[in-house]
Amino acid sequence: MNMAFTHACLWTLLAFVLTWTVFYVTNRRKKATKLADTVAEEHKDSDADVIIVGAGIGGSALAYALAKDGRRVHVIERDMREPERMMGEFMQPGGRLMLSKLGLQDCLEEIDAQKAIGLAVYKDGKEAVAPFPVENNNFPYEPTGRCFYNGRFVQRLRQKASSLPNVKLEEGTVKSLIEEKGVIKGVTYKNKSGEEITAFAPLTVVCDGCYSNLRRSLNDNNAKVLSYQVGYISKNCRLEEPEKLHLIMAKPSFAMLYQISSTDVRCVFEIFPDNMPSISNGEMATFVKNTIAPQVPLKLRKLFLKGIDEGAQIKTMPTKSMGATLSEKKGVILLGDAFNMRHPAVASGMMVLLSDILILRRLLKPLSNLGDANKISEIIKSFYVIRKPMSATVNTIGNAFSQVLIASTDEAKEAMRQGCYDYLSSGGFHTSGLMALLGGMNPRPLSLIYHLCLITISSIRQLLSPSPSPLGIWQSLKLFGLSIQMLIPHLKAEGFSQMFFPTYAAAYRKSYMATTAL
Ligand SMILES: Cc1cc2nc3c(=O)[nH]c(=O)nc-3n(C[C@H](O)[C@H](O)[C@H](O)COP(=O)(O)OP(=O)(O)OC[C@H]3O[C@@H](n4cnc5c(N)ncnc54)[C@H](O)[C@@H]3O)c2cc1C
Repeated sequence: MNMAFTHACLWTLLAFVLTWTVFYVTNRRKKATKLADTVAEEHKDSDADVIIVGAGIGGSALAYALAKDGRRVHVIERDMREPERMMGEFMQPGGRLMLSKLGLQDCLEEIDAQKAIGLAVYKDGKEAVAPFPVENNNFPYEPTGRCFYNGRFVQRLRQKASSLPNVKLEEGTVKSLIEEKGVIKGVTYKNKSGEEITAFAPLTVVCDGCYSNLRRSLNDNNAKVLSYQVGYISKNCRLEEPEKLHLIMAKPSFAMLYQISSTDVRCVFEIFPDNMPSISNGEMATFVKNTIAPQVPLKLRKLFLKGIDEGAQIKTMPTKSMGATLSEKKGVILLGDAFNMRHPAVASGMMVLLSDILILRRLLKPLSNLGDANKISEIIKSFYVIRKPMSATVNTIGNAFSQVLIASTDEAKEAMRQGCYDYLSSGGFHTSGLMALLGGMNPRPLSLIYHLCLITISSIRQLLSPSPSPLGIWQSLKLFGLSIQMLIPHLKAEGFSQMFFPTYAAAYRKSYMATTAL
């Protein structure tokens, strides 16, 4: 009797567990199907697979790349007029390679862009030439850069993107992102007629530039203002050597001249916030004439002063630095200056951005739809690692180079500055190695460390020659400390392992820089 009762209880329990399991599994499946239906329904309702905020360099290039892969892209740009700004005027050879891989190389045509074969560097009355290496077997593209009016290039990119039928490029200002339970579902924007509109898409890309308002709702990353670039254009003139960017190691920092079109020359220099003459009351023009111009070599000075003498408009732009940080939010990607910035002394922001677009495009390509927010989050994490060889190399060199260019009364710092000039002017392997790094032709973090170490060693050798004195030894130790200070915090921020694992750099080159890739 007892046995029979126990059996009955066990069977009842088993039947209960089985029934509950079947009920639970069926219910979960129903819920999942319902959720998938809702997501599909929501995305069916949206006209686009991707919303891109901002049709600057990044937004326009990304729209073209994704639309070429069959995505329906809605780009919202607050001002469709040709931008008139003093940034993004030089495309490195590496950036031109990226453009060609995206099928956008013709955007550098018909804008009167000027070919650049390298740098002419001036310091204390001396001049050195540092060309981009011509014989670099690893770089599968013509090793020259291009200088141009940024606005003309942006308009070409916008035209190219909107020439595709699946790109809707609309004028409007995005006010906010629409978020539900940590997932970005779309944006609210004001169109040209002032109507407030909501637009939905499975993926939103925020590419609203260095003054990004939307970044704040995605992460708490803050840009640090490092200095200001002050510039103007000398019109109707040509440099004696228009195919070189002329870099002057001056005080308080560097000055530059380059042929921005066949008839115009950009003149620009760096200045710091504690010493900013006012533009409006004419102090800046006087500062250019009395302080910067006398440091410009005679052969360039007339052109440098031409713009000022003719009353050219003087502009200032803050130079900023901001490490890349991932957002916790799903369904959204930050890109371009809204995501990552470095000092523009190395003129490489557009190159890093185009490289990022190539990587993202490749990672997103296999997805039949972009509605799986978890999958997109995984892709963003891979993107963050794959981009490192290019982004971390450029960010680190940008940081180091900008600090080296600042004049100082400190002997150790000045020795480093001289060491950098000597290294660039020494010719051969030193010059070509450093120029390949600056030009994005060899984005290898190890190569960057190698060259920075050599610059430090040769600067120390100078401090210790002809024979080591106690002061020389002390300055050398200081210089060594300076280079560590310049590098380590930056390398730490970029991530040692991601930067220096040799296979990452090799994989990057193979996938994104080889002749046959993509
Ligand atoms: C002084 C300076 C000089 C530089 N020089 C160089 C150089 O020579 N070479 C180089 O490679 N890089 C250079 N850079 C960096 C380069 O310019 C940037 O990396 C690049 O322009 C970033 O592109 P982006 O698409 O992120 O932003 P942008 O090209 O600025 O595009 C952002 C777009 O978003 C739009 N937008 C903003 N907010 C909204 C909104 N709410 N709704 C809708 N649209 C919006 C804007 O109107 C704009 O069109 C320089 C930077 C500075 C500061």
